[in-house]
Amino acid sequence: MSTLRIYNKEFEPFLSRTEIAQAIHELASKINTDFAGKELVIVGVLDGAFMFLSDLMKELTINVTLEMVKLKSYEGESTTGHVRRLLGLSRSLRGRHVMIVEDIIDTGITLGHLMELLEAEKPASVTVTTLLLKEEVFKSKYAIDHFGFSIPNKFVVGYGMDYDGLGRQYPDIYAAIH
Ligand SMILES: O=P(O)(O)OC[C@H]1O[C@H](OP(=O)(O)OP(=O)(O)O)[C@H](O)[C@@H]1O
Ligand SMILES: Nc1nc2[nH]cnc2c(=O)[nH]1
Repeated sequence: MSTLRIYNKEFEPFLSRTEIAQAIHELASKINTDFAGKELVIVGVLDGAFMFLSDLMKELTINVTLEMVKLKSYEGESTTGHVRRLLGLSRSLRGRHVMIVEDIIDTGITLGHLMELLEAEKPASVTVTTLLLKEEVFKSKYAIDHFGFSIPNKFVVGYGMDYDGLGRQYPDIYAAIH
């Protein structure tokens, strides 16, 4: 892995595809055990989660259905503090076991918005799985059930995550050099 330039910003290698695959394998094993004998509705959060969601789902052996929502709150490297819902739920989640799947949880603003949306549906349970968690800055009344990596407060791209729309396609994750 070498450094990456997007617009005028430099990014350095941060997590390799091998490390990511290993973390996903461990997350999937845990989910397969925790939800054995149950049916799970995964709520994937577009756009950023598409790659993680795809790799995670390939390792799930439990019965699982998929629902996608599209939420957006970032411009450049910062949150606007306002979550725009560009695509919402398409069916009822009443009485279902639901798992939110996120690529990254940072301030927790997006999670708070989504949790309120899901709780109104009266599901049987809601759990949260994210590949990356910025524990230093995360502030929320909601708990994260599973995360792949706890990372410092650095802006990251790759593996589904973008910098102003670019960089999502890389199989590894890079961190901004400030
Ligand atoms: O915890 P927070 O500070 O709310 O940040 C987390 C959110 O930021 C990213 O979405 P973004 O708004 O960048 O949209 P995208 O997924 O389409 O890139 C990411 O996919 C999360 O949904
Ligand atoms: N691409 C990207 N999106 C984010 N959303 C919240 N934090 C981040 C981050 O570090 N990188």
